Amino acid sequence: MRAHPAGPLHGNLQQPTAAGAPPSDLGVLDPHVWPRSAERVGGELHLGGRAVTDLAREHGTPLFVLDEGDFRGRAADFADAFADADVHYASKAFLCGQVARWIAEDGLHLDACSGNELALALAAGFPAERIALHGNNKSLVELRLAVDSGIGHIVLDSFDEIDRLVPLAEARVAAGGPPVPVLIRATVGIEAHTHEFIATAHEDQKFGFSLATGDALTAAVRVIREPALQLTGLHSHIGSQIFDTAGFEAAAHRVVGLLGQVHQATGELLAELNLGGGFGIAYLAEDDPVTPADVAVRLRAVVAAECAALGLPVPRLAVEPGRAVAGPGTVTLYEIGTIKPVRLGASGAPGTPLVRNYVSVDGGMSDNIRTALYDASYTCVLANRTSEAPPALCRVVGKHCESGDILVRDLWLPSDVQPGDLLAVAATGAYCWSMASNYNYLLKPPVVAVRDGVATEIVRRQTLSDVFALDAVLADVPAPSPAIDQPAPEHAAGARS
Ligand SMILES: Cc1ncc(COP(=O)(O)O)c(C=O)c1O
Ligand SMILES: N[C@@H](CCCC[NH3+])C(=O)O
Repeated sequence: MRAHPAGPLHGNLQQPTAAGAPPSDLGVLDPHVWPRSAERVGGELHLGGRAVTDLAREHGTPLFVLDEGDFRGRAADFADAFADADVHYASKAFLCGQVARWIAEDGLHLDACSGNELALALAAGFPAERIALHGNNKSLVELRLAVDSGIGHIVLDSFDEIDRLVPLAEARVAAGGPPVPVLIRATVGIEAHTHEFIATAHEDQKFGFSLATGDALTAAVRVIREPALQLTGLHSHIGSQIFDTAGFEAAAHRVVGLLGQVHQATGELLAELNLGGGFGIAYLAEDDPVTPADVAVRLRAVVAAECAALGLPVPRLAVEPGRAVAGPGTVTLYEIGTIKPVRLGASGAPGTPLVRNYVSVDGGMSDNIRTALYDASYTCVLANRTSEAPPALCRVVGKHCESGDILVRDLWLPSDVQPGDLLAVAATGAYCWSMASNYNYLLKPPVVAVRDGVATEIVRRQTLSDVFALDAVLADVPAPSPAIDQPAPEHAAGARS
């Protein structure tokens, strides 16, 4: 292997650092964090029976590699744990035609939170009656698509939305159709232990009807009195990436209380209780998420106890996992382009390394905004080989024109990492591709599903021609260079010396 001009990266072993002590083996794949099929074969990372260098050579980098067995296995774990309930896959985490088909084949329901997610699922042949539509600002067009296609539920989020929906529902009923089934989303006033931007059940945010102010009850009573709407149940979602079950249990307690209030006010016994998603996953080895089986047991117990206390029949439960299905089974492969040891000096705050080794890869915040947006933590490994070189504390950054363009803030990599090496970032299946952008006109990476040694591109790489096609001036101008439009072979993995 050719030496890097900067020499082996600075080890930073002189000073304690934010990343703690380096692990004894930098190549190890913690099964907690990596996809179920991940293994090292001859030192190289294999996913779904495929070597990452082959995947990178065939599809380019950055590349999302989705372990189909992991994705579908986690969906099945929820379906088994909630066998007496409905499991809705929250498609905002990651949706494409193939995923919609897997979810349909595997018997789950699907949540859409925009008209376009709904349209995509319908276009992929997802059964309309198993789809629920969310959203705090559904337009008339989105509501019309939901009503006309006969989806399972619309989850009502505001009084304005009820006003918008009623005429559409009345038109359907007048034409001989059934009333439109709806749920009321209640804001239950729980402070979920997660990042502020992904907590959704405290009072001061935009989702749902407040339980505390009485709006949730008012909305329920109003909907029950609308003959063209059928209120089938209540909904609550407290946030995302939540590890302890206490928040879900508290939410269940409160929303069952609302079921009781609705019964008292109207005599109606609502049949469904959707407790939302938000189940956390392990991004790092020390993360300890709850299992679907655990959540199921606890939620069932709380709901049964609360219903018994209020003398209500136990409603049918539903949950909406997104991240916990899609997140852990996907990794992002990047190629290292430049490595820059930046001397910080010894005067920094405790925990600041003497040298920050910036390892730049060929993607960044356009394919994973989560570190910049939520200060999320990720881990990654040198994927094309293992190395016995001593550890160096590194910061893995993207290629965008932003100093906040960080993928992995602090982690140990072998000090002989080189331009041309592949890095694999774990647990990028949820809210990475789906939140991708074209910032700096970087192109959205492809998604390749791997299983039993077979790789299938389920979403192709966006091309510069795709982007030019949107531009009034450039629509008919050929993209200038195949080397930019498509990853050039000399940049593809495998061309390393
Ligand atoms: C209503 C609703 N359901 C389900 C989810 C899925 O959340 P997660 O991916 O954390 O399971 C979300 C996102 O937070 C949501 O807003
Ligand atoms: N986008 C968030 C989760 C939001 C879930 C939708 N309410 C994340 O990446 O963690």
